[in-house]
Amino acid sequence: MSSFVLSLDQGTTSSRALLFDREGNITGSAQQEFPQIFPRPGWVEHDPREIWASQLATMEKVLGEAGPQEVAAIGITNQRETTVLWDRATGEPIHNAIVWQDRRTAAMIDRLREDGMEDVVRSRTGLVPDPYFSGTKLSWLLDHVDGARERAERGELAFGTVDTWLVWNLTKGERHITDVSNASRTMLFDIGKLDWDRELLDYLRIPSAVLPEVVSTGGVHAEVASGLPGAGLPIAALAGDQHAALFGQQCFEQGGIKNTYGTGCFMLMNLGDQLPAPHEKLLTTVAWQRDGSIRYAREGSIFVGGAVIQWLRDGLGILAESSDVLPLAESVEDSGDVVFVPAFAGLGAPHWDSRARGAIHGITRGTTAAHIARAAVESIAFQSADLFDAISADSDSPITELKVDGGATRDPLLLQFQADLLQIPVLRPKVIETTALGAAYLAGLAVGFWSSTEELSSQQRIDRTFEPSMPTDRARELRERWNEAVRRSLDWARD
Ligand SMILES: Nc1ncnc2c1ncn2[C@@H]1O[C@H](COP(=O)(O)OP(=O)(O)O)[C@@H](O)[C@H]1O
Ligand SMILES: O=P(O)(O)OC[C@H](O)CO
Repeated sequence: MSSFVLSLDQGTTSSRALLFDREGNITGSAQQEFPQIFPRPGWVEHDPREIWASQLATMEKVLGEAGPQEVAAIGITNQRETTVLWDRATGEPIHNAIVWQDRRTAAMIDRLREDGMEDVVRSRTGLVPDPYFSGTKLSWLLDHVDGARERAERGELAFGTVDTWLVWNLTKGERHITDVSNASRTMLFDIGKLDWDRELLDYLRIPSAVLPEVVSTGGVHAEVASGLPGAGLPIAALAGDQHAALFGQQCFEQGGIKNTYGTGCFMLMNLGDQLPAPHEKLLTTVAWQRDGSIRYAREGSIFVGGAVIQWLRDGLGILAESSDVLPLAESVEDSGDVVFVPAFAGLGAPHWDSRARGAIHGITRGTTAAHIARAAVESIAFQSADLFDAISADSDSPITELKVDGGATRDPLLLQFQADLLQIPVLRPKVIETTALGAAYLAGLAVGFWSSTEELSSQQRIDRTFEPSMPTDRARELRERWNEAVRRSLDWARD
């Protein structure tokens, strides 16, 4: 009998492979960062070959240690919206992947609004029109790569989000599929009908021939091709990373809510099995489809979360390692009234301003790197508090605690400040790799490694609860200051 489920977690900054045992413990892992490409201000790309190579290397390492015969199934979870277009004959990408944070299609979104398509986007896809999603990125590739549109019409090219790209490579081109959670993020998918939307495809001039087949989130849809590590293993789940994290946090029922602090921050609340009406400021998305049933979620998305810490390290050069942010930020008592709005890629929910840009407010002669580091950490919590307010207002019952996960939740200062701003407890689980855990759960349930979600409930283990300790008035004052800083950062970029 197999002992493990393997998760492949393809994130914005790194690829990871993690093995989970029956109790949901991590028993093996490998991680590889890969380069971020910033060709112009506001543009963000990845080399799809590096995505695949790094994912393959981590998978090979983990399977080398455990032995593939010990693995029941593979679950894939991935950064969403990132858009890859490749040649079906050679499997070679025709351009770098355009990453979810990329803003190059802002003018296309303006045009879409002027053309009266906003309501179509909102009502069919559940999304707020924004360059964030794959639709305009794919259209841009078809317009800007020589001959791409004609080749796409002839059926020579394949489009995919990162799940699709990984499955294509894992099956050596046998399977061209995506799941409903990833499809929900393309701005081309009708989340009520669970099918591609003809009107949006026509509007963006996207030929159907490039599209993958849409499958459920949990279910055996492919197997690893021979000659690859883990050959023959079933690929039993595909899920967008935030959807997987919601599942990994065991938010199986309506009202379940979590916030993941990775490169960006994403707060999702389970809305149950009925298609909800669109929301003005938040996204509506398919959470997952499994066992013949569907769940929807409301989502608030922040484009720069943990990425602001990476920017302190790689852009500003004031940290050697991400973890150095804690001692630096803790070396001062507060941010010295410095407020950092990290709108490097515009602002997502609830502002939706693709022309907002980053700003550090309140710098004086006495400001040090430590104040800026502290303000950067705080900015992650301020943005998440804005999401929390929007999601709470949409919730039937008061939200009394927040489950959190993701790489940046290693930082206790961040989580304490989060609890202070929200004035509710913040719960960090023992396994902060909840995205990978969720993909493992989805895949393990699909192959009978676990029998039901009830069996998983004993696996919820809290590492630490952060209780609010700041006076309510102070929290309110800080949030007002933050709102003022955001206001001053809006509508900055010029085309
Ligand atoms: N000790 C730390 N303190 C604060 N942030 C951290 C720490 N370690 C990692 N991070 C941040 O967490 C993010 C990575 O989290 P992860 O969940 O791996 O993201 P992704 O899946 O988007 O690649 C990075 O942006 C990094 O800056
Ligand atoms: O790479 P992450 O974990 O920050 O997730 C990226 C999101 O899926 C983008 O929507």
